[in-house]
Formats: sequence, C-alpha cells, structure tokens
Amino acid sequence: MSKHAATNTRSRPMFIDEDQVKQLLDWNEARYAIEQSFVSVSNQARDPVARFADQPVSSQPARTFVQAEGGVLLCMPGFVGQHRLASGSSDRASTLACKLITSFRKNASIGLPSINGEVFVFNSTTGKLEAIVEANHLTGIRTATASLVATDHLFLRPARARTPDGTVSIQLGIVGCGFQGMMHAIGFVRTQAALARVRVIRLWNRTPGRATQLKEVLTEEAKKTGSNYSVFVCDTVEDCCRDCDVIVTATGSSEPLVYRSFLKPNVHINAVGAGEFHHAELAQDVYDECQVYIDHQEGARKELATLRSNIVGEVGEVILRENRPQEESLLPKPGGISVFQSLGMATEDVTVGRLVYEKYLKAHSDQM
Ligand SMILES: NC(=O)C1=CN([C@@H]2O[C@H](COP(=O)(O)OP(=O)(O)OC[C@H]3O[C@@H](n4cnc5c(N)ncnc54)[C@H](OP(=O)(O)O)[C@@H]3O)[C@@H](O)[C@H]2O)C=CC1
Ligand SMILES: O=C(O)C1=NCCCC1
Repeated sequence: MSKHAATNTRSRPMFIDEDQVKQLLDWNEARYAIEQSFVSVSNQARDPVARFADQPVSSQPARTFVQAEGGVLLCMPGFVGQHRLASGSSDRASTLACKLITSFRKNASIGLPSINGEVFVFNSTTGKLEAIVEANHLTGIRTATASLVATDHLFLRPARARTPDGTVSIQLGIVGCGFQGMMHAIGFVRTQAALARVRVIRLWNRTPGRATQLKEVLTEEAKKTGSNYSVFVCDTVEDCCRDCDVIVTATGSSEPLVYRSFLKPNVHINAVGAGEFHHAELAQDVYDECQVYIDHQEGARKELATLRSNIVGEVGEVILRENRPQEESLLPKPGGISVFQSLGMATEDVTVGRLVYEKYLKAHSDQM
C-alpha cells in the first residue's frame, strides 16, 4: 500500500453506515474511482508486455451466486492494485475488498429495498478487515456511475469532439423507475457540467405511480441544481425511448422491453437490469444491429454466455486506447447503436468502497 493511503489502527473494523455513505460519496469522485476500476480490469487482461506500468491492475474471479428460497446471495471479491485515489493526485492505494449482496425481488411488497449489501475492506498488506461499508446507496451510485462512464467514453466524448463548442445536450430515457432507474437519472443530472446537458428526461415504469414519483424527485432535483430540463411520464416503452439519445434499462424483466423500431439510428443504451439472465431487456433485433461493450470479459463469459451479438470489448480497453494513436480505437461506429451491457463487477465496489473509507478516515482523523 502507498504511504499516502490511510489505515485503521484500531483493533475493530470501522462500520460506515448508509447515512455516512450518502454524506461522503460524491458523483464526480465516484466517476474517477469507477474509471480506475474499468481500466484496472482491462490493463490486467492485456498481454503482460502490453500492460501499462502507470495504470492500475486487478484480480477478480467471476462472482458466485447462492440461491435461497426468496432470492440470491452474490459474493463479489476483488483486488485493485496501485489505483489512484483522486483525479489529479499522485496518491495511490492497493485495495482488497469483498461485496456480499443479496437480491430478493419480493422485498418491495414489504417496503424493503430488493438489493441489500455490504462492502468489506481489508488491509491489502496484512489481510486484516479494516472497514465494513453499507452498500445499498454505494451500489446505486457505483452502478449508475459505471453507466455514466460508459456513456461518456463510448458516446458523449466523440459527440463533444464533433461540436464546435465541445458541448452536447441529450434526451434521456429511463425504462424502469426503481432504485437504479432513480439513481441513474440523478447521476446524469448531477454530472451535467462534466458530461452533457440534460434537456429532456422520459420515464416509463411497469407500475406507473413509481414513474410519477420519480418525476417529482427530478423536479425537486432541478430546483436544487438550477437545471432546466423537462420530465415526461410515458405510457409505453416505445414512447419513452422515442427521440432519446441515451437510454437506461433498469428492470427485473425477463422479457424484451426495448425493440429496434423504438430507437433513433444513433443511440447509446445502458442495459443494467438482470431478470432471469442479464440481457433480457433488449430485443434480439437490437442486439442484431448494435455494438456491445461490457465491463468484464470473464464475468461476461459466464453471465452473457447466451447473448448473440457483436461484443466489441471492455469499456476499460476503450479508455486505455484513448489518446494513444498507436493503438487501434475500439470506439463504436459513428451514427449507430451502442450498448453498455452492465453486469456490475467487484472492482467497482473495491475502488468506490475505498473512496468512502478514505473519506471517512479523513473526516474522523481527530478521533483516530
Ligand atoms: N448491473 C449492475 O451492476 C446492477 C444491476 N442491478 C439490476 O438492476 C435492476 C433494478 O434494480 P433495483 O432498481 O435495485 O430494483 P428495484 O426493486 O428498486 O426496481 C425494480 C424495477 O424493475 C421493474 N420490473 C420488475 N419486473 C419487471 C417486469 N417483468 N417488467 C417490467 N419492469 C419490471 C420494477 O417495476 P415495478 O415498480 O412495476 O415493480 C422496478 O421498476 C435489477 O434487475 C437488478 O438486478 C442492480 C444492481 C447492480
Ligand atoms: O453488481 C451488483 O452489485 C449486482 N448485480 C446484479 C444484481 C445484484 C447486484
């Protein structure tokens, strides 16, 4: 571990609860942590001679699933070596962590989140458990941020480069207004200054009342952030997707919801939801035409084994090749459909869990 990284010198692990995570986690800092995670995975996957010495590396097996009566427990261990802790800083850390997370679909009917988890952060030199970070909000921010990073590198950066003033504005479609749908909408709004102005948000949810609730949240958010976007609740998925530049699907549907005919020719989709399998929300006619990007090849080999599409590669590899003219670009063909098929991976929880832990230690340094 670098000399800059903080450690817990107490005998007991710190417990960082949901409220503290909400206070500590910032969207722009999370974006940097997620970029480090993506890059570490793809740098590690390179042939050792082609690996970039100044970029982080990682180790993460495909996650395991334990089926219980009402749902599933996922075990997601990971290590990220020599990741930068903040943009523009030379401070680096190596982090070993494991997220344990459950998905119990019927929890909504008893007023509980369907997804509940904790990230366990270990000292990467001694293996001692240093912190337990509650990971519901963390999973919301890190998953939405993974989509933001993918949208930025695959779609928005090339679009910004084509405009004279280097800015773009988007219509955003949210298919599924549960926790993830909400976090994605808020994430796009909160990062407008860095990524793209949001001018319209279109919402669809199976139970329409939840889309109406999210409209209220986003209207409040517009007041808080001084944003000027319109929000529409849509009766159909087709109406939600029509004219959108960027779409997020975040449902538990096992049946296709989004068809090719609903889409503009040039659109980026973040397919986040996992029904029975992880690529159910988009119809085969979308997969027949689009270019698919993933977070993690090894996870995809297991969890996307039945996906029939053109899988171009990892988002981290796209980032690694940016500004390196000697490396062939992996960017999507301009004017087409790109899909980020988000599985979610342990290294995201490793770097974001570490960010929360570092900020917690800094905020409580007088008590250490
Ligand atoms: N890729 C990743 O990294 C992650 C992916 N996920 C996945 O994202 C999805 C959403 O999670 P989250 O927001 O936390 O869960 P929530 O329980 O908060 O929301 C679930 C959403 O899915 C909708 N839904 C469920 N079944 C169907 C269906 N058959 N057809 C249409 N809509 C349906 C619900 O609609 P309604 O309100 O009508 O019930 C609701 O909008 C899940 O599939 C989850 O596994 C979660 C975390 C990380
Ligand atoms: O990556 C995660 O975290 C999850 N992915 C799929 C559903 C449960 C949580």
